[in-house]
Amino acid sequence: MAREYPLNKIRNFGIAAHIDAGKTTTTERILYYAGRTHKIGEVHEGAATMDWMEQERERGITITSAATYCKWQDMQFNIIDTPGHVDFTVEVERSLRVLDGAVVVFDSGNGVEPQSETVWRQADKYGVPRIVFSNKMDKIGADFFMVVNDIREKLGAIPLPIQIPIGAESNFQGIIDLVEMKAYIWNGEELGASFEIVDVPKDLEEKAHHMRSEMIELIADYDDEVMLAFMDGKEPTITQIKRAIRNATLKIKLIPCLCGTAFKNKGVQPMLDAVCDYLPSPLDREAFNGVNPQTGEAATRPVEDKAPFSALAFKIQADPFIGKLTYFRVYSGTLESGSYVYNPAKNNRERISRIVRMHSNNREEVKSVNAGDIAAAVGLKNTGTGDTLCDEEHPILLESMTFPEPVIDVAIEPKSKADEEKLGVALSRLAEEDPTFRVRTNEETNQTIIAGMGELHLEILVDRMKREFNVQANVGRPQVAYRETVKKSAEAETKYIRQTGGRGQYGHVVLTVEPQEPGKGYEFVNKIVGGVIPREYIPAIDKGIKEALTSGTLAGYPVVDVKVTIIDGSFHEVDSSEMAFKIAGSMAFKDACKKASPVILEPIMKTEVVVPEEYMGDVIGDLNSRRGKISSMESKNKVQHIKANVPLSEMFGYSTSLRSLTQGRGNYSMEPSHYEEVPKAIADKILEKKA
Ligand SMILES: Nc1nc2c(ncn2[C@@H]2O[C@H](COP(=O)(O)OP(=O)(O)OP(=O)(O)O)[C@@H](O)[C@H]2O)c(=O)[nH]1
Repeated sequence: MAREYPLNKIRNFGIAAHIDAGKTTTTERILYYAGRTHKIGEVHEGAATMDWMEQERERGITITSAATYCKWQDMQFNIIDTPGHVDFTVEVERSLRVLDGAVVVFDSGNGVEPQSETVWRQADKYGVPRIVFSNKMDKIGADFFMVVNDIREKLGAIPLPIQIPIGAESNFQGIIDLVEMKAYIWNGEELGASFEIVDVPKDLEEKAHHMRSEMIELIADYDDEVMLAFMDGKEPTITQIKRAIRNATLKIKLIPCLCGTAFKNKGVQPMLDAVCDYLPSPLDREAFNGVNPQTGEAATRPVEDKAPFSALAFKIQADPFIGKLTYFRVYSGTLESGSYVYNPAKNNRERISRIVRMHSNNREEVKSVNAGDIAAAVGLKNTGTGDTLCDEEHPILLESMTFPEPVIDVAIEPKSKADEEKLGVALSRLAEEDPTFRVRTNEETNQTIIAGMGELHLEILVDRMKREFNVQANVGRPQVAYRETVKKSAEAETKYIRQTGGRGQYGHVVLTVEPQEPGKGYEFVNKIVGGVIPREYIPAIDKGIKEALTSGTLAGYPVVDVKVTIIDGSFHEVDSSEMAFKIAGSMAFKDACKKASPVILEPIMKTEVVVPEEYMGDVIGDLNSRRGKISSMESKNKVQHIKANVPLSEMFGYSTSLRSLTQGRGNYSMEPSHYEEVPKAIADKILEKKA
């Protein structure tokens, strides 16, 4: 099907930021101004279009990222509104992987907050160009230039203010566009849909000219004509200025900064114009790299409809009406409903029965999608988050995405026999949707353990289990999700032989286990030569090891960051089977782990505590007693910002102690940072408890 918009008229972008900065409110305005909705749904009234889950509406927060699309000027926008709460970071990660650009929203009263830093680093990781919208200019204490400063100091990026505010707090009236040197004034009413464009107010002329010169100086490096004009002391044209800003933004050298208040309906339309002018179209992103799954050689695809089809599945969502929805981003080629796609990671083909475009949780069926589009497919059974979908004749494996390890465990127990069956279904569906939600069985206690990114994350999942799957279950207390790994290399050999009359069992595996860099996960290497174990048994060994990984040899916690190499073994013509090799693989792995200095790892939380100065000493003393390592301290307006890395196990109940230490005047936030080896004395205690 012919495409409705040429590729250079498409903008795939996300709206991301710290919790409560106003992402959802901003998205609601976008949809209203773009004529997509006829009524603004307010977050605090539980009516936001994009926050469609019941739990989102009740709590006024975004939990799942919602996709939508709309038209602005002559362009098509595909927008993803992402959650701000750290527990749902997976949604931000997968969205940034497939989006071309991002609007990062800050709270003008709070500046760059810890979670905004995290989002910023995620966008850096995937090379996503971005612009900043400094929201809540109507709030007491709102200061656009503080946000600009924070971007430079806390994020180490170079901010490029392309607007300045007219007034602030309750007197915020609009903005001056430094590119065109015009003032945009909103006079209230009509939900901000209309505004006046007038000359720059006299009292702000000098400031605007000064800021504009600074802007031109910064962007001159990114366009020859602007540079020439700048050197000759002449005015570059508006087209030249816009081109220079665009070049610098696409290279992520400068960050255009804009401001407004979504809630009071000011500043959103110019921000959308900036999305058109400065954020990338699918054509502007680097060629989408991957590898040829057959040869392992590097492969790329041009962003063209005529090229072979390639897409990345980035989100799975169980839909009560039409079954499983698989969201995907098309990088090259076209896809028609009813056709087949190839999944190289799983080596299978699947039929796309229908293709839909999503507007929040509503669907619009389409016959086909083209390069650059974001849509969802119905009918895929075996495709998981991060899998590539492509043309079988021209296979490619696109770069996937990485997800953090969950940090909190909770035991869950069905209330009745009927609940037990439903629980199994619910858990596997939810785990399929969310790669940071894991389920395992503790081998010793036979308990089902669910693991997630935080207490809120697990609370929402348990709530969904009750509402969507009708499962009644008892939920235990949250516990730290420890992990196990090994510190040195070791070898082990297992011969699994059973003779039970008739056909026996024979599997013989020799393998080594060695530590991997933190975060690298599990790697399986087959170094067997000369067919001592036939090829068809190798996947069974891998499977056996993967099962063994779920329960470590020290204390039964999942094993991470190990590389396993199969180096030798043997088989029996009659008695060998996949089952025998699976068991042998699992046993050899466990044996090798025991010899390879296994250790327990614990999650470390990046913590920021904000307290009035007089409580600083007590708060630091307390953090030290919790094994915290202070990484920085900064004083702002008599308020101390203390950053520290603290083990999660020491942070349970922290809000209560902070409250009593500071008479309720302290605040803190924390998010998972990394895993570290548990000190010996603590490891002994954990083992003692397990024994
Ligand atoms: N004063 C003021 N309040 C705002 C503005 N924009 C949003 N808010 C309010 O701030 C709160 C949070 O807004 P949301 O849009 O839900 O923020 P969010 O970033 O989507 O939040 P999460 O998705 O939960 O991370 C709501 O109560 C909004 O009404 C603004 O421009 N000014």
